[in-house]
Amino acid sequence: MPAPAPPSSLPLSDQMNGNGAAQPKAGTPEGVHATGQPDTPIEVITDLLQRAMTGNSVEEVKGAVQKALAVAGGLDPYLEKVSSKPSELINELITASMNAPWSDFHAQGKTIFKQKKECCAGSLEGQFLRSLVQLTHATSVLEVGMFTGTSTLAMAQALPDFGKVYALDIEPFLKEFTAPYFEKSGLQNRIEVVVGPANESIEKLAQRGVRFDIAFLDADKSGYLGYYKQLMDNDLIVPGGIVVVDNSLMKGRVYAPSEEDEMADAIREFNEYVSNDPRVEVVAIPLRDGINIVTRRPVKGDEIVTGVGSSNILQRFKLVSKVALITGAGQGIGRAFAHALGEAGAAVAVVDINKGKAEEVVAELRGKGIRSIAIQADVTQKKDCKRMVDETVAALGGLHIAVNNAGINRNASAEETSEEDWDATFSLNTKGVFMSCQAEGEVFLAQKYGKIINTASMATLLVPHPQKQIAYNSSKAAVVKITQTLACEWADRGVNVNCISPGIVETALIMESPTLKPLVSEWLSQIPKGRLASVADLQTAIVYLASDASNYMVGHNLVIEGGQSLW
Ligand SMILES: C[S@@+](CC[C@H](N)C(=O)[O-])C[C@H]1O[C@@H](n2cnc3c(N)ncnc32)[C@H](O)[C@@H]1O
Repeated sequence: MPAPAPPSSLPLSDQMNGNGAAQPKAGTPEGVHATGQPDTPIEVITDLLQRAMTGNSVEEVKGAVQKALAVAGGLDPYLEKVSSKPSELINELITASMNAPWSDFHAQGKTIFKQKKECCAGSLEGQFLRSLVQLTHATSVLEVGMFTGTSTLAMAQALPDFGKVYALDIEPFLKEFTAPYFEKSGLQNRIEVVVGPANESIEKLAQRGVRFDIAFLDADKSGYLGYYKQLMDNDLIVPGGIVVVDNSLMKGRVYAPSEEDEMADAIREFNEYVSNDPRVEVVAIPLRDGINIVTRRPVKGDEIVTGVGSSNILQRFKLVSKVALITGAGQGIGRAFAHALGEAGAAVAVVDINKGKAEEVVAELRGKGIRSIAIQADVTQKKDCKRMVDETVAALGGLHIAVNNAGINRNASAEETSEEDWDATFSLNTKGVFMSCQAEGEVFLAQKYGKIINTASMATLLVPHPQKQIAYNSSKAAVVKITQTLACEWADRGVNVNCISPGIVETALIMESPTLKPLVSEWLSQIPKGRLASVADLQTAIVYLASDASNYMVGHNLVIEGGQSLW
């Protein structure tokens, strides 16, 4: 790859105008904004240095250089100051990396190469990588070149529990060095250190079927192109995944070479290759020693190729700018639904007969940045059903999703079920659901858009036993018929009505009940999955039913019961 043209051989002062001021576009030296006004710290430094070169007195030159020094020298400390700080453990690891006797380690044969403390990316870059993991919702990260693992830890912190950073390094000693820190972090299950030449380690991981949301290239610079091709040509980066390239500026030597420089040549060749790779888009960011972010270019084709409306499959589940209302959301399943819909982007009205409980859930949601309000409502009362809808629309600006989840279960055998139990159960589980649907339907039909999800039960498919609950079973069976009937009446008017039927959910109601808790072992023997449902098991289903991903689903009873209804 040819090196860029060397800087002009004219004396610097001859390349500028007489008074040293930045010139308009045609004569603007590189680094000065087209308006002629320096616009970024680097442009300001360039401008000041140009002034210094043409200064008429020592004071003038010194003054310009001092200002340039202040802008240049203050940049990284300021970026660190206003960025989030690393954890104490990462700080400890950075200090250990800085103070370790790397030359001695090499002399003692502990390391293959003479490692340098400067290899450690540091806290700002660690925070950048951590933010990338968060932004991309990555679950699988490749780090090519781990060194002392500060970036490894920063990225692991942002992963979910089942996520993994595969940290590659050629030095077996570095695995030993990092081990106590990874252990102390409690995140060792999210980190797999693979020792060996990176190309071989990538191959081994690929053979195991491992793929990456993020690949961070930070090992030998001459190897970058090989690693990049290995990852891209073998589809080891998942759709929507990114390649992050460290040291893409190589201390400025990629564009301002001064001498023979293999590393800068390698990075320059790499940057050229990637910026001309038709498969990808790349942005070069002058953070620290330069970080490039490489993403795949969108493809052309029909909606199956491009994704419906150019959205990827996961974007189709997003609920951003939607408003959801959930009844019985003060605890248990309803609370889990509120979090699920909020995390998917919806604003949430938490409706419960108990205002205090609704407010507690709202506090949790707001802690996560989810716009939400608490509404007290008794959905056995028609006026409350109307009011909860009106209050939601007034406070949150609309209504698009309604989950009618409030319900009760009074266990009693058929012969012992009182009229009062029967009426109370039907009043809430059946009439309450219907009246809620009616109130919500008024808004939905008018705007020709809405998603209603009613909570039914596995009891609509079988008679749960040994517990006796005739009123509950019957009331929930009616919920399915209400759902199917409304679904058919409203399907061609933009409103989808479906229901969800959980199996036996492990809630405090069961686990703290002296009559129900003893039944758990018998229930477990009836469930192919071998465990009760958790409220979290239901969360993804509610997002599917609430989103446009389920637009063609009409009057469906989505059963989530670990297989219990099949046995
Ligand atoms: C710049 S340091 C990595 C810094 C680290 N990513 C961080 O954020 O602190 C480069 C590391 O790459 C490792 N390395 C160099 N050549 C390698 C190769 N061929 N395969 C695997 N690792 C290599 C070195 O041992 C060194 O630890």
